[in-house]
Amino acid sequence: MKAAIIGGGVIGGGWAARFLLNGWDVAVFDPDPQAARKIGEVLANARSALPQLSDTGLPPEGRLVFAGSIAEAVTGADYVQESVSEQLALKHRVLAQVQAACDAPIGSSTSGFKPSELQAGAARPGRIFVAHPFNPVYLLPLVEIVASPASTEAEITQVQDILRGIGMFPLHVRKEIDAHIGDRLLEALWREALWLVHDEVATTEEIDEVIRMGFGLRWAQMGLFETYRIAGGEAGMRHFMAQFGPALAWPWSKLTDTPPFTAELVERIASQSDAQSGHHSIRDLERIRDDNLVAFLRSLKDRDWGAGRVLNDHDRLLAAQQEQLKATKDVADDTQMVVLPSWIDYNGHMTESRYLFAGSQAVDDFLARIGAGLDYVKAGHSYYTAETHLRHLAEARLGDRLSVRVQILSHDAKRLHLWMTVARDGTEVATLEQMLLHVDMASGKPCPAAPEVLAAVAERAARDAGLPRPEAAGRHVGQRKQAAA
Ligand SMILES: NC(=O)C1=CN([C@@H]2O[C@H](COP(=O)(O)OP(=O)(O)OC[C@H]3O[C@@H](n4cnc5c(N)ncnc54)[C@H](O)[C@@H]3O)[C@@H](O)[C@H]2O)C=CC1
Ligand SMILES: C[N+](C)(C)CC(=O)CC(=O)[O-]
Repeated sequence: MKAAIIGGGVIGGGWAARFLLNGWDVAVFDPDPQAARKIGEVLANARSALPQLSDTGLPPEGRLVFAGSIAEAVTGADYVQESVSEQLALKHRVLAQVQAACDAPIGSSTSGFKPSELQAGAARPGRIFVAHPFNPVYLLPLVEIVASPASTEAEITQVQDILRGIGMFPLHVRKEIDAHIGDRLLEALWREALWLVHDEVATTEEIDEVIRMGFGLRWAQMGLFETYRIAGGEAGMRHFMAQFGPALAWPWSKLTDTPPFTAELVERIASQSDAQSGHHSIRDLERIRDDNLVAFLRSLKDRDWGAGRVLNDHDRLLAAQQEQLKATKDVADDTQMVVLPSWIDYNGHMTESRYLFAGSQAVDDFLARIGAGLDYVKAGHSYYTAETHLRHLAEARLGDRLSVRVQILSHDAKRLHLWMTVARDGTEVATLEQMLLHVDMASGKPCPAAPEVLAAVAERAARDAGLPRPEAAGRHVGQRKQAAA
């Protein structure tokens, strides 16, 4: 699948990373000569954060290309995401160029414009939607989908399915409205915060402490209304409304006015923000933000709640796709796996038992292919592991894609002597040498394998006979390397 990203700034970069890490090929068009560098930095952040949320492993990363024109970027695209600067005339020009070159659905990241405003003068208005994400796009699941009456239900569903497929939560905003839902709420809060600084009630830091030490923590897991339902005590929302509703008429807030945006107010806010956070670079702040978000999201995932449930649903989708892919594999294919978050130890790399696990997964695949899989075991016979020698040659890290190749070193009716190579991008990470015994499970004693299994082993061994014998086969722990002759 191919996504075209038009506009590769803060938001376009986040979209590119989300699509790429979910296995889509991505073409970006942005005339900014710095676009490739900026996207590279967003992608580096995403590569270290997003894999920490998946317990099935993300698909292999897609291919990123930078196109020389909008037409080149969108040709052959299954989905287009427009993320150019927030100017309506610019968005119209860009959307017209996109529709001149392709018929794919187009999501616009616009924070404020309504879909019917974006569609004015368009060749196929119904193919243009608002798909408004939240920063960082590669971690936050919400995307607000706003359509005009020009779009059909089927077209809206198509866009939702595409975005759900890359792990997002596509909320259909049923009525067109300036700034959709999220930005209306955020802007109300922001406006009030500007007043508090303007009136010298609080600094930027004090306002942020109020949010992050208090209600911000509640919002991430229950939102506004569910939280207030609890605040109404046993009588719930009705009591809460009766008690606090009248306060809305008191002059608590100034939500509809904006403080005069004078140079003095801008300077006050900017210098308070420098004092609060200027000792961190923007990239450092991004990494701190991402690490915190990953930790929140992981605990919500363990509780299968809110955004955590979206992550679990995405895992289930990926697992089903992996099963489908497995069914199409050839018997001789290597076993593939991704290093998952729970495999990482306190040293920051794959824990030692997982190297054995990688080998055992590959042996299970191998046994299934020679006719000694689970049905064979159910019928009373199996291969038991008698001995393993595991060598650690390099460190595997979170998100690494490992492939494990099995080679038969020798065999007879009761024994299989195997060699396994665990590799990442062609580099050996570990090897395992293993002796397996064929066992009658009722008696627990070794016995010859079934003739059809032995025939499959012989066939596979004949093919492996063409491979060089691994130089380290037969080594034991602590053995010195042979001096070169
Ligand atoms: N920054 C934010 O927090 C969020 C922004 N948005 C929306 O996303 C859109 C983009 O915003 P940002 O990424 O923040 O802005 P940005 O300024 O970081 O990026 C805009 C990019 O558009 C590029 N551009 C300008 N003209 C272009 C053209 N003709 N073709 C292709 N690219 C072009 C610019 O070179 C720039 O790289 C806006 O509509 C904004 O409202 C949505 C959610 C959050
Ligand atoms: C400031 N903003 C209006 C561009 C913010 C958004 O649109 C959403 C977000 O990520 O906060």
